[in-house]
Amino acid sequence: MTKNILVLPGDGIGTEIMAEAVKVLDFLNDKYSLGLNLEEALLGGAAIDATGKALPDNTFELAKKADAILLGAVGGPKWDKLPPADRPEKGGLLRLRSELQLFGNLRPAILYPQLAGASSLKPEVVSGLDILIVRELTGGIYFGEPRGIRELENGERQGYNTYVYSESEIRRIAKVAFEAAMKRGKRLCSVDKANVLEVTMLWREVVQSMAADYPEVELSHMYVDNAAMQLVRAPKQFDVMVTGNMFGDILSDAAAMLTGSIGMLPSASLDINNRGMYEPCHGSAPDIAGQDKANPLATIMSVAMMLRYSLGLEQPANDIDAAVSSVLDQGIRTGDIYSEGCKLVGTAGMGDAVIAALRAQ
Ligand SMILES: NC(=O)C1=CN([C@@H]2O[C@H](COP(=O)(O)OP(=O)(O)OC[C@H]3O[C@@H](n4cnc5c(N)ncnc54)[C@H](O)[C@@H]3O)[C@@H](O)[C@H]2O)C=CC1
Ligand SMILES: CC(C)CC(=O)C(=O)O
Ligand SMILES: [Mg+2]
Repeated sequence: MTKNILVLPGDGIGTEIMAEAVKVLDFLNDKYSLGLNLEEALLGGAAIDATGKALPDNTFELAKKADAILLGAVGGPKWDKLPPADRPEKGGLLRLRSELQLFGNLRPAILYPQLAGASSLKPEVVSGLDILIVRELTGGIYFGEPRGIRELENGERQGYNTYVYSESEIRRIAKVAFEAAMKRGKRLCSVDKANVLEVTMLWREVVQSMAADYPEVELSHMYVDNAAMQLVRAPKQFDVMVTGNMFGDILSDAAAMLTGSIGMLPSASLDINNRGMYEPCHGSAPDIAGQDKANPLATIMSVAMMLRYSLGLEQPANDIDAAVSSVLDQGIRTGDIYSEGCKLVGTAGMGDAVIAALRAQ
């Protein structure tokens, strides 16, 4: 049966990395006759330029109907002066995540052994690293009301956002995390700021109340400031981490560097039925856009997550994992993960190397 995949390249390096991810998906679609129907649409700044809206109606309709969505990245300086709700990030990406109820964001930070030297930490601190960050994606301070910038009586402007989580939102994401922990190392660390913020006092209470349903999982709690420190001090102490939207956003970028580069971190954003959107954890990287420098591996690995989680296609997903490993074995590197003696390639060169490794399987 045909499955519809919506491809949203977005802005900046989004278009470059997506071209490589689509090459990989097209190859596997042909090889295994997967019956995937790929359709491309506009999101973010590119959509604003073409239609005036960061999430055009046509894109939204296609997104609702798609079996899975592949996204590059959105945003860039060109659109930074627009009102917040119209910008590529809020008006495009966050709105899409929210409308599709993609609350469960899985961000695996896995160090490929070949990249131990590319990590900013010593090889012995990171070797064998395999963490799953489970980030709540449709609530918390990124969505809380009221929010805005208001004028005070003294004429000074004041910016404000609201950090809210309801019990059901916390329970929903905690269940994803407990279940992920059951399939992995059975250790779950919930990250909050429950020494200060009432919203995360409730978060901690609700997560703790669910522990009895998962007696095999060893649950711990950690304040976010300590968690950031522990991630760079001794990251292998973590198996699964669960946290809210903003803390997860920040901690996953930090975890990315442990794996060598933000260009190595894929992600899945899932709804309650595992329908999902798949994207690298990084942004549109305006500083390197259009220069054939971006690492497409996070996006290519997001394709593997899509095949596995939303389409149940384990073999082609395994093929991608093996091809990425083979490319790294061959010493092929983009600039962000380059070390001496390796072969430096650009975005397209890395995509071609993955295709060559797939062909060689
Ligand atoms: N999911 C999304 O669409 C996201 C969008 N953004 C947007 O992206 C724009 C830039 O944001 P930044 O804070 O600079 O974050 P960023 O993740 O785009 O870039 C941070 C740094 O990492 C590097 N980098 C990122 N991806 C890379 C890759 N694949 N290969 C090699 N190097 C890579 C960049 O060159 C830059 O030096 C902003 O407009 C921001 O709002 C940021 C994060 C996520
Ligand atoms: C627009 C941002 C909230 C996206 C981001 O930084 C992320 O999801 O990691
Ligand atoms: Mg982020």
